[in-house]
Formats: sequence, C-alpha cells, structure tokens
Amino acid sequence: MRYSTCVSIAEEGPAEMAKALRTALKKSDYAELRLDYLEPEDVPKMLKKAGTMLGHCICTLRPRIEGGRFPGTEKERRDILADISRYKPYLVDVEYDTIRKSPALRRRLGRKVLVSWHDFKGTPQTGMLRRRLRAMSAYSTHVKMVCTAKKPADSSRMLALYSDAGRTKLVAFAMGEQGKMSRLLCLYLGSPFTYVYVSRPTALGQFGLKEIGRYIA
Ligand SMILES: O=C1C[C@@](O)(C(=O)O)C[C@@H](O)[C@@H]1O
Repeated sequence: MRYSTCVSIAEEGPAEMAKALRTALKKSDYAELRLDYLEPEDVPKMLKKAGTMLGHCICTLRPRIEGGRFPGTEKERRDILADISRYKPYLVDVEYDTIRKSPALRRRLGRKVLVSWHDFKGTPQTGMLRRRLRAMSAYSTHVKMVCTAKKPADSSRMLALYSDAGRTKLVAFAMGEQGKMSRLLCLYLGSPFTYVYVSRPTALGQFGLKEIGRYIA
C-alpha cells in the first residue's frame, strides 16, 4: 500500500504559489491551495496558472471565522467558491456550516467537494463527533474533521471515527503537538491522504513532507 500526502501551500502571491505547487507535486500526490492567502482578485489568475495540475489540487478559501484569511464577505466567498469549482480541481474544500446553510451554493458546486469542519480549541466527545460525521456525510463522499488535541486520548477519539466512516472518504486527525501522531496513523486507518508542508506549516503539528517520509513504511 502506498500512502498519499497533500502539501498545504499558503503563499501570498500567485507566482509564488504556482512555483510551490510545481515543487510539491514532484513529490506528493496532492496539494492544497490555500487561496485565502491570496488577494481575492488573484484567485482566478492562480487557477489559470495551475492548469492541469488542478486535477491534483484541493482548493481552500477559508474565512477568518474558521481560522483562515479570506477578507471579504460571505457572499463574495461563496461566489468565488462556485467559480473555483468551474475550474474542476480534484476537490473544493467547503466548510460544513457554509454548505449546510447554503442550498444555492450546493447547487452551484460540483460533486467534488470536501466538506470540512475544524475545532481549534479542543476535541468534543465521541457521541458529538459521530453525529457530526453522519451529518457531514450527507453532503459529500469526502469529509474532513480536524480537532485540537490537548492530550493523547483526544487523538484516539478522532482516529476511532474511521470505524464509523462506512463509504465516506474520511480525513480525521488532531492538530497540535499532542495530535501529531494522528496525522500519521490516519493513513493506516483509511484516510486518503495526510496534510504536510514543504516551506512552512499551515497548522500546528503538521509534518514536513521529508519528515513524514521517514515514518511511512
Ligand atoms: O483542514 C486543513 C488541515 C490543516 O488544518 C492541518 O491541520 O493540517 C491544514 C489546513 O490548511 C487544511 O485546510
């Protein structure tokens, strides 16, 4: 079995992001473009630059309220998300709250959506996590749940979710130093990939691409 990585790229200009993307895809199956790090008007420029590489890209436009940098309004963000999906990337990352509240956006997005949810403060109890997984799976076959581990058992609760995933392609792990190993173990439990960085981490506890290579058997 080969395990896949997704290099998270958070550069602040389209030229830099495109360069980082070319480098990342030499060594990684997937890359995440953190398009919220760009000026909104540069997003289409970046998507054009990415060209056929987009088939390996997860496009993310995270709002500030969910830990991202997108500066505009929710309406502007939803319009850009719908535009991004027209370029047909591998997946468009859309937050659970966004997709749940916007049937209009659901109609405009293709089927290739990664429904995501983050908890930057902690890790809820198992019952809540399971209910959330079920609710998220109603919107896509690709679901991502990322919490913050304060102690090792928090990571274990995230990893236990794989036994409830069924046909859902689940990416679930915990951020933070206490969660670091869950980023590796999720691969062995069925996660389609794990997030890594090349130049600088986009989240706490992320492995570097080279570093994780030393752990993967
Ligand atoms: O959701 C995720 C996962 C992540 O937060 C991480 O912890 O590696 C990094 C983000 O860029 C990405 O959108």
